[in-house]
Amino acid sequence: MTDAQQFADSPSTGISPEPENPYVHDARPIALGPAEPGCAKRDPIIIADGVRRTFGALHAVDVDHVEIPRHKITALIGPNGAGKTTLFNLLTGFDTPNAGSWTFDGHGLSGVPPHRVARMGMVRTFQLTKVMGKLTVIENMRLGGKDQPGESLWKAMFPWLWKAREAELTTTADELLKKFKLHEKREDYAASLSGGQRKLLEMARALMAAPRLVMLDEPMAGVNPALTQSLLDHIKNLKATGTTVLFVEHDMHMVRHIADWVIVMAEGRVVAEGPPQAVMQDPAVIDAYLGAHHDVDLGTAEGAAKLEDALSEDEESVVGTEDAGELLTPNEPIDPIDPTDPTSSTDETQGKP
Ligand SMILES: Nc1ncnc2c1ncn2[C@@H]1O[C@H](COP(=O)(O)OP(=O)(O)OP(=O)(O)O)[C@@H](O)[C@H]1O
Repeated sequence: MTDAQQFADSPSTGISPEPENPYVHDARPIALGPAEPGCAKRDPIIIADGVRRTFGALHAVDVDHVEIPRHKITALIGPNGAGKTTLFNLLTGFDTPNAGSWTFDGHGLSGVPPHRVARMGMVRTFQLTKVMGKLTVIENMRLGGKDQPGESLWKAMFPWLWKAREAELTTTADELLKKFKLHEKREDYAASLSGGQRKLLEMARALMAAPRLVMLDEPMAGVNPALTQSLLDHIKNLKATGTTVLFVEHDMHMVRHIADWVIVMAEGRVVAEGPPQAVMQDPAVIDAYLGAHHDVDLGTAEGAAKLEDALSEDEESVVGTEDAGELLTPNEPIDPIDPTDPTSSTDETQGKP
């Protein structure tokens, strides 16, 4: 039984099983044919063709064809510099490709600016969180909503035009803050949150727009283990409510446990695709992604743990060493961790030089 099934199967009463969640219990194949780079999906939400981005002579992204399956959790993995973040930037309009086209839910997105991409239902978070430190948590949340009043100077002049919308946004924001256990921080400045809490805030803010696709760039980087389970649960809940998730992550534990599908990039290209267990045993992946550590079997928990140990000793390592999410300068104080409070966290990376 997969983790996702376990999550959905656990009955809340213990008396009668809850009805099957169609998003969680969909056992139909994701790909139409064999799992191979660029393979067609049964129900793709994103289809990208010939997407290329060069920086000087460097081909940062060189993707012939890739499809992201709808209602699934897809992990985009690969070594440092593989082009994962650049591909995120291109798909969401934060960067412009040299060539290529892509669609989201059948709508062409080439040349569409990021704010319009978000309005269309495709939102993202960043490797380094982009919350507004000088705004409070609730103000940050309201900024994530569609049609938020501050967007129009004209509307701002007539309070009756925006007060009702602001109240609606505040209600939605409060509900999300409760779910993400950030409600007590509602009036705090975002700058005062720990790195892990900022990641939660960024994810909660992304949900203000009621997206159909959420793209998370390294959601686990710099997050204290006390918050890890909470983040994983939020991601699984997204899928259970029919939201598609695409995430970039180096944390193999997360990839193995929550991804339905894994896409592997190396040197700008898609080099493998498939279900997590199969992909992590694929020699092409082991070779491209793991280099010298190809003696470990990533399909097992022991193999993944061994790999992470090996890579923690390796200056060239790609797993579990990201400083992304490091949000404090070395001299800033580190909050004590309250083990009973899942939101009370400091980042593993905090305080590092
Ligand atoms: N603005 C830029 N200018 C020049 N080179 C860039 C720029 N952005 C990215 N690159 C280069 O493009 C390549 C792909 O970078 P990218 O950040 O997309 O990789 P990644 O797979 O996300 O890596 P990581 O896992 O380290 O975040 C890298 O070699 C990087 O140095």
